Formats: sequence, structure tokens, C-alpha cells
Amino acid sequence: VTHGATSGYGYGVLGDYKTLNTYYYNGWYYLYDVTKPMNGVIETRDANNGTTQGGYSVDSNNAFTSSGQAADVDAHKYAGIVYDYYYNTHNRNSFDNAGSTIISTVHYSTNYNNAFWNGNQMVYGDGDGTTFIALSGALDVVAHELTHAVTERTAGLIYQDQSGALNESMSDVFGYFVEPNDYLMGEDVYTPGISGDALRSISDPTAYGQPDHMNDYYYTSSDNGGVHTNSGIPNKAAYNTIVSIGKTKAEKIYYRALTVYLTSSSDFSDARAALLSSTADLYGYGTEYTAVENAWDAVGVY
Ligand SMILES: O=C(O)[C@H](CCc1ccccc1)CC1(C(=O)N[C@@H](Cc2c[nH]c3ccccc23)C(=O)O)CCCC1
Ligand SMILES: [Ca+2]
Ligand SMILES: [Zn+2]
Repeated sequence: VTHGATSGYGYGVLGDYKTLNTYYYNGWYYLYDVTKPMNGVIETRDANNGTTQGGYSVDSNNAFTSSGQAADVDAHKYAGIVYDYYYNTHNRNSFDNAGSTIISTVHYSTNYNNAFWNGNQMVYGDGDGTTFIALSGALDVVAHELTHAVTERTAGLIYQDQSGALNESMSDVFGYFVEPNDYLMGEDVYTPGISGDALRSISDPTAYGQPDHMNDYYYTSSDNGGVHTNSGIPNKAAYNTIVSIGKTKAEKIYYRALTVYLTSSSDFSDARAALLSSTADLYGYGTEYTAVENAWDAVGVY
């Protein structure tokens, strides 16, 4: 066979073994996944501590087992898991619902304690080893970043003030829906020397300095009007909703609100209305509807 889909394996950022959808071509194995429906492709690249998109992550024997490959392994595996979540749960084919290739670049810059969606692709730093380890090592972070792409292609929530905090919240909330084993964000890659902490918590935003009520909205000019702080308020409302109606119904109303009702300038009150409309569409005006009303009442958003 000259080229084609292959199955490889590797070790992730936390040293865990995982199988990989790779692609063989001309003597090299690529982190290039062509197994998704409707030709959705996932490709992973390596910036080699530079700040370019980098070249394809490749290996000579389809075993991505070196320490330098761990970030590549997780970025690739987790992007595939997030693709599968959106396709299987919401029938969405990639971030644009048109099967666009999902591109990740790892080893971005040096000691880079962050990750981002740059409008075209995901980019992950390695962390400095104290504040963070390689950020693609957390499935909820990967889901957070890819959800920015979904939001951009749907509601288009402007990344400023309340619409920006909603944008942030959607990424944290879908980060939970993809990785529902805790209500924390980023715990797997944050402060390796400290256990049990995280970047944020949707069950208790105040644990990490975020407000969980409109009375404590943080007015600031930094961070696009405090989008990573004020997201605590809609995050808490989402937690309240999840606890009362369950994940399966909650993720349906959130996806419908994001793709049908929310717009670029939606504020918190618009989000309440969007979620209530979505709930009514899907489940009527019964217990689920009341639960969503209560969830937002509790954070002071009407
Ligand atoms: O996607 C996002 O919202 C964040 C993107 C941040 C960014 C934006 C523009 C250019 C570069 C970086 C990245 C994440 C984030 O929430 N970052 C926060 C918290 C944070 C991470 N690393 C930091 C270093 C210093 C200060 C704050 C941070 C932020 O940038 O505020 C999301 C999940 C994990 C990292
Ligand atoms: Ca988590
Ligand atoms: Zn974000």
C-alpha cells in the first residue's frame, strides 16, 4: 500500500497509553485522522517551540511514544473525541457543520502557559511546568477551544463584556459536557504540583475568584471586560440547570440556544431567554422550563 489510513498509538501528557488514527505516506506516519464521517479530517502539527503553524506531527514507526510527542498525541486524540461528541450528540460535522479540517498546533512558543483558538485552528503551549503542563493534555481544554470555533460559526458572540462572558461560558459548559467527570476546567494540566485545584469551577465559580451572581459582576477594561471572570455567572446558571434537569437534556437546550437563538450581541438576559425558548421547544413548559427559570433567578439574571 503506498498510502492510507493506519492505526498507531502513543503516550499522552499524563503518560497514558492511547490508540491514534494516523495516516501512512511515503515512509512516514502522520497525525492525520481520516476516519470521521463526511470526510471530516483532524490534523495535528508541531511548532517545535516556534510561533508558526508548524509542520505535521510525524513518526517513523507509528508509535508516538517519545516525551516530545505527548502533547501531539493528546491534541490529536482529544480533537477526535470532541469531533465525535458534536457529531454523535448534536449531529454537527466539525466546528462549521461542513466537515472542515480541525487543525491543532502544539509546542507553541516556549513555556507558554495558555492555549487559544486563533480563528482558524487550535494552538497549545507547553506550560512552564509549574503553572501548566502541555495544555492539550486536558480534554476539557480541547473542548473549550473547539467550542470557540463552534460559537464563532453559530451565535458569533462578540468577545467583549457580557456577550464575551457568554462566549467563554459556552466553552466552559461544553467542556463539561464533553468531559463530565467533574465540574472543573483545566484540572488535568493546571499546577502539576498541587492536586485538586483547577482554572475554574462551574459548580462553585467563587472557588477561583469568579462571581456567581450578577451582584458581583466584575466591571473591568482588562480581559475584554473580564470575560474569563464574569463567565462565572452563566457558568453557575448552567451548573444549576445540569443538576436539576440532567446532562442529557441540558446539553440539548444549550446546543439549541447556541445555534438557533443566541446572536453576536446577546447579553446574560438574552441567554436566559434563549435557553427558555430552547427548553420550551424541546420539552415544553413543565419542570425543565421551571428549572431553567430557577437556575437564572439564582444568579440574579432575569
Ligand atoms: O480560550 C480561552 O478562553 C483562553 C485563550 C487565552 C488567549 C486569548 C488570546 C490570545 C492568547 C491566549 C485559554 C484558556 C483560558 O481560560 N485562559 C485564561 C486563564 C489563563 C490561562 N493561562 C493564563 C496565564 C495567565 C493569566 C491567565 C491565564 C486566560 O487566558 O485568561 C481556556 C482554557 C484554558 C486556557
Ligand atoms: Ca474538567
Ligand atoms: Zn475561552
